[in-house]
Amino acid sequence: MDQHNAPASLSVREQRKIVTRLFGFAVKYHTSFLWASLAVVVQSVISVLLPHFLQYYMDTYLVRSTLTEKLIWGCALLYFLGVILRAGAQFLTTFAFNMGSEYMLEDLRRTLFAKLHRLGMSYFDRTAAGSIVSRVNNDTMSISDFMQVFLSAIIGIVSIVVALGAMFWTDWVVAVAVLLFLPVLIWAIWLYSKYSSSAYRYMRHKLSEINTKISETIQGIAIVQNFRQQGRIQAEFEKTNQQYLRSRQSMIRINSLLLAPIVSLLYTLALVAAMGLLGLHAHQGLLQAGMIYAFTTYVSQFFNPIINLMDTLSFFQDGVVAGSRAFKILDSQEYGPQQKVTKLQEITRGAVEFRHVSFAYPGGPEVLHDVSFKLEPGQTLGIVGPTGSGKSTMINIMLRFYEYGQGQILIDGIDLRNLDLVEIRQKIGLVLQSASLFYGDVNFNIRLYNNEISDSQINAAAQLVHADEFIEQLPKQYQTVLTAQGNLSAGQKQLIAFARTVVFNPRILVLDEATANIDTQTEDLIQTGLRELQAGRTTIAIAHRLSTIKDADQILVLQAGRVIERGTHESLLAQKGSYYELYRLQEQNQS
Ligand SMILES: Nc1ncnc2c1ncn2[C@@H]1O[C@H](COP(=O)(O)OP(=O)(O)OP(=O)(O)O)[C@@H](O)[C@H]1O
Repeated sequence: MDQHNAPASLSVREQRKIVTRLFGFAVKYHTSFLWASLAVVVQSVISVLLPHFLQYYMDTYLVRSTLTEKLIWGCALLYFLGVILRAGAQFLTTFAFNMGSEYMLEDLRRTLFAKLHRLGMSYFDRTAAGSIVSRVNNDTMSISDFMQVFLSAIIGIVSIVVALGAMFWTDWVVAVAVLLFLPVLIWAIWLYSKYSSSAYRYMRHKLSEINTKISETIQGIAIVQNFRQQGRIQAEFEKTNQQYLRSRQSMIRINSLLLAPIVSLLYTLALVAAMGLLGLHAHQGLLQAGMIYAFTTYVSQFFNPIINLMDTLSFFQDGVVAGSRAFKILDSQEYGPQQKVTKLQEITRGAVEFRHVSFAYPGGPEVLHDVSFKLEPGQTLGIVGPTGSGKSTMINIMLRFYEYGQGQILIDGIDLRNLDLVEIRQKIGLVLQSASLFYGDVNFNIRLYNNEISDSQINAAAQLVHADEFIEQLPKQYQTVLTAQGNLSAGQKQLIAFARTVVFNPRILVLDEATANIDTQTEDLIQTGLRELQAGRTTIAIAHRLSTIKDADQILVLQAGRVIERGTHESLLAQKGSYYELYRLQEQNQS
């Protein structure tokens, strides 16, 4: 699984590529970012004008004692207006920028989620669910902080340029002296990005492992408790948690050492140099007090944005790493099987044929060998065989979860690969052994996201499979909220899954040990419903309990991916082969 691979550090080129791609998402919301940038310029210009204004006030009026009361109030009002205008610009900067980045993140999360739906089953076989959650959720959150770096960068660049201009305008010799500290700053930034990239990558990787552990434990909580594994899982979790803690501690060390302290030190040195030089000029009678005040303010306006930028630089590295993880999903090429649809064709009758089909899971050995059968519309096929013989695999390829290698599968005489995937998924109804429920009420769980299905259709479907009896007993009947883990019994969940399939009215029904979780009494109940459901529909049923497929028109016995026997229940019993043995064994166990 990819979350166990050791994370490699990102090269500068890779980092640049990721930032460019993230910009690609941001460009769509350029209006917000343009407003924010404009406001930054206004804010920076006012920040330089205010000390200049004070300088003028001090050197022109204050020193020469030419102030009148009217002038004092006038200047104070003007200064106040400048401050208010700057506050307005600051608000617009933060507001517009953050709005833009939230839109961008929403877009990114949507794109990632949509991509997940396009990926094939093999991707999910390989990737832990927790790791995917981590990428779609935590990583995109980090990209939000990452956008703050750009806000600081925009503010920083504009403020630095404006402050530099003001410094040169005031005293170019001292300005050059301040500028000499810039290469040292750039070196510190370079050093920081070098060390922090791999540290952040490791940290993200550990966070992903924590998510995976949490989600796996919750999904398998019954097994964990039944096997009394809480202690071991806790210890394993603790180990990863400690690694995560250490990775964060090392990040804190890098950040504390290389970020603010270096820049603050340089700022102080530059200020000392500027004051020294300005003092020298003042000594020679070249300077006035107001000018010294203005210049030192410009020096702080030059360094403060750099300090802020350095503070947010840690988010930059974190965001780049998070971006690289999120883009891994977008770049994954593990798509599901591709269809070749030249013209839209419908599945109307429900005839199914497998012609010499062989199949291997990606990178694995062949698990189906030369499987053939033909099923007329409305007929039922039963598939039996020992565990691992390939029964579910036959369904997996028929529903196009995986691409098959050799042979042909035909539905209504049309090659499966030439049918539209939507048509396949709409006309083939699948019920698995354990039903998946989603957080939502009973109605939602039956209609899923199809709002065209009316409540009365839901009621009718539930009645058909006898699910209505227990639904009526629920606290809020069809409005009772169900959870994925289930506040229903396994059999009740299965009845909901049956109703869900009925309501979608498929031509072909696929039941993968669908009645395995249902007790014999309930099974009798739903068998009646199922018989009605099957009427006129083709059914493929995998069953361990042979009694459930006794009436099938055709039964295939699979062993290690091969059909070893085929026929009706009676003819198979008469053959006295594997099926006969299996049947006898089950009969004995029941008596
Ligand atoms: N997603 C997968 N990736 C790789 N190999 C798989 C995958 N699913 C199943 N297999 C392998 O394919 C073979 C057939 O498995 P399949 O699930 O079809 O058996 P089955 O007859 O349905 O078993 P059971 O009765 O236990 O459900 C097994 O050897 C199994 O290990």
